[in-house]
Amino acid sequence: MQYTFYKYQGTGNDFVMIDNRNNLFPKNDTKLVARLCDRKFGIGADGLILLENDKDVDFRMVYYNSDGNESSMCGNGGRCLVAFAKMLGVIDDEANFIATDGLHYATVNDKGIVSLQMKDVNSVSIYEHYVFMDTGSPHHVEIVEGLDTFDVKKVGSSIRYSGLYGDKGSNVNFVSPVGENTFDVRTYERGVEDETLSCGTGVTAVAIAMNVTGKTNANEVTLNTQGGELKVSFKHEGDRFNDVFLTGPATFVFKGEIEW
Ligand SMILES: N[C@@H](CCC[C@H](N)C(=O)O)C(=O)O
Repeated sequence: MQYTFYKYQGTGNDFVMIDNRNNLFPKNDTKLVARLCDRKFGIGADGLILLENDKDVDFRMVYYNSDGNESSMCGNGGRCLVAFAKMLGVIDDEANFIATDGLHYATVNDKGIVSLQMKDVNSVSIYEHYVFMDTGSPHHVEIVEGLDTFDVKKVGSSIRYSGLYGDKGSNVNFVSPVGENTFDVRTYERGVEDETLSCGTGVTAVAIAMNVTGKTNANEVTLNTQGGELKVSFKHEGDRFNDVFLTGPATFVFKGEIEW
């Protein structure tokens, strides 16, 4: 079978995009997805995303991690999918789409900046040394010293596989405050099982965690990831956050055909 694929990246979090409006993609073939995402034997990506038809909204998002398993929401992937939908002519400059965590609204401007509404966050668990919440995907957020040289893979993986999060595990974000409303972030991603250059649901969790713990009073927060800058804005009452928007670039990289 020959697949036409498109490669996109959002602040260095990279994805294989497939237009599956014809429903031809074998959605349960975990090995195929993992192989397409493999950086040596395949195209290479942190995840694979299918764009599918939906009768009620502009399109449906189906997200797989690079290990080949379908997973929960991907913020950067959602932003890239909106840019992909625009390129395909499925949408113009705004989108309503459905993903595993529910409905999303997004806008895209002519510079390729995509602003994606994330799900409301109605529950934040605050512990002495970390914060946990679900922003569409589960996220552990922890402030650390020496973020530049921090061993994100080693410590992230030990937290992800620790008893804290059971079999499902969690993504793990390490944070360093650099200004009143600005934070550096590095993320260990579940399903990639490594550090990625950026994680959209992760920086969303970081922005909310920094606000709820009083590290910032701002409701628009700048997050510097290894792959570039993202902004997260929100409204909140206590620890309930709504109108949460994740904003940043989503960029086409290349297109190709792969035989499998
Ligand atoms: N890179 C993503 C997060 C993808 C999901 C995550 N790996 C998981 O399985 O929880 C993002 O930008 O949000």
